[in-house]
Amino acid sequence: MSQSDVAEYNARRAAFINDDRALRPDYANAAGRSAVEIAADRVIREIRAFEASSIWDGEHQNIQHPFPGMEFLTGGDVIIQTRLFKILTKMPKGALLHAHLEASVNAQVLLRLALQQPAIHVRAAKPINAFTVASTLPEFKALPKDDFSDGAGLTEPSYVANDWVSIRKARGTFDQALGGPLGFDKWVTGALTINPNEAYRTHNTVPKIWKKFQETFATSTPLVFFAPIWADYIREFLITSIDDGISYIEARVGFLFKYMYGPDGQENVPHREWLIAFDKVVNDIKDDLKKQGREDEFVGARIIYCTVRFISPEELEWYTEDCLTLKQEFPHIIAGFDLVGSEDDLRPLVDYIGSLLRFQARQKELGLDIPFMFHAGETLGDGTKADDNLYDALLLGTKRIGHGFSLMKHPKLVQICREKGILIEVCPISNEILRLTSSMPMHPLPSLINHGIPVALCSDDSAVFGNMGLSFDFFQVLVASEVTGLIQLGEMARDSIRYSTLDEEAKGRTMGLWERRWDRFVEEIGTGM
Ligand SMILES: O=c1[nH]cnc2c1ncn2[C@@H]1O[C@H](CO)[C@@H](O)[C@H]1O
Repeated sequence: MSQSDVAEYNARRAAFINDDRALRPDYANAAGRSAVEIAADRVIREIRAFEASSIWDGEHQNIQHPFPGMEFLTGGDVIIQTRLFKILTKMPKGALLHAHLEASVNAQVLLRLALQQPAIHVRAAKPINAFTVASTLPEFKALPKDDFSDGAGLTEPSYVANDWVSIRKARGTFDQALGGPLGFDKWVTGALTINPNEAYRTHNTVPKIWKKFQETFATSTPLVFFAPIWADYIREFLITSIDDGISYIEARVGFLFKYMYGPDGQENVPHREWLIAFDKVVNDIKDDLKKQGREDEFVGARIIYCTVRFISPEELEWYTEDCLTLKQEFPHIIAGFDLVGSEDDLRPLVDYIGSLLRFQARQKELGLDIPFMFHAGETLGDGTKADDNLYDALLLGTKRIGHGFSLMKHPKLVQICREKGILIEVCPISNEILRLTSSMPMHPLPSLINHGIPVALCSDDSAVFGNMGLSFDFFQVLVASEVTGLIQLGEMARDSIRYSTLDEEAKGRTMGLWERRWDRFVEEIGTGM
């Protein structure tokens, strides 16, 4: 073959690759790219390549076969040693669009908040000892003052199964043989989180890990939905997020229980009070940031109203009416509506069509707009009820899709999402820990990006998975593809703002603030951050 034949082939090859990549947001928007941004992207690629061999190919204690994008619960200790991760912690992330509020605060921190509350009590279905500690869950509850109880500790010989003990007493008396108070902390935080042994060995399938996942909510719910903890909890979540470079949040909140526990230990705090507390925390944080000259870092937080897919269609009507009432009183807080829970196990969206259509008609009647933001296709299924939820989510006009893990199996739906601009809230670490993918290189995210579908990266349940903020999710995505670079991460951050429910004015302002932070960030990378 002549040299010109090879040169001609190579030119066709380059054009071919370019055509393929042209759909990606990082290519499609190339015109507006600054030289500084392009240089920073190159620096990040160099660091990534260097660390792929210097760190990920190296030996690590207790970590067999490390690789970039490996299982998060095993690889986390390596991730935090990388320069790439340190850089990503400083990245302005844009908006966090998919996070379950009640699973968003580090387990140790939640435990600390609970220990400050004399009303919080704990019990166990069996006395706790070396044989039962691993398989018995703590159950928490806020009690009224008259019922406060300081009887035998959970590990003491006289403990009677299912007797309530104040949390402080339970911790203080926890058997030294089980680690004493620190052993208590370990027991509780173990019940609030998923550990690598569970995710990758004992519960290494979607149904098995969901069982453990549900248990974490059973343990945390009585603590989080206790009014004296609620406000502090929200505050912790927002501060951690802001410190990680997140400037706006649409948090999913479960309104399944009609009341949370009040300071008097009675279940008597209605939904509107939850929102009043949420609003106050958001405003307090904004005031604090302003005093520190940091007001540009945070524009606010709103709530996506959620209930769970095990309720009946009739029960759903109570929740949709409740959501309408809350939207009327707090239009600035209610951002959307969703139904949560395991799609593989629970009712499909199609079961609720009557109630959901009625909800839309009622919004019209009342002049309200509460977009659907449905979880759909969070499954390995192909043609199962969970996979079919994608059809209903789109037919119902969902504004965004939570997870959409199975979306790529549906060419028509891919086309609709691209053409109509329906963003997929992709939760990479959640999908891996909940066993939809064994590691990031197997995740469909690059397919979504390559097909030009808008995507925002999200943390989902950071308290359970340990992926606080968004830096870990951005990291996993960045190291698992040769094509995806810093510029694409920036595009996902832009999309998170673009597809938020902020009104046009607020969106423009938020985007402007983000672009300024992004300019500073890419400049710092270029000058060797
Ligand atoms: O990734 C998820 N998919 C579906 N449901 C979820 C996910 N993460 C949390 N929840 C559900 O949300 C409720 C707490 O708000 C819990 O019921 C939990 O099962």
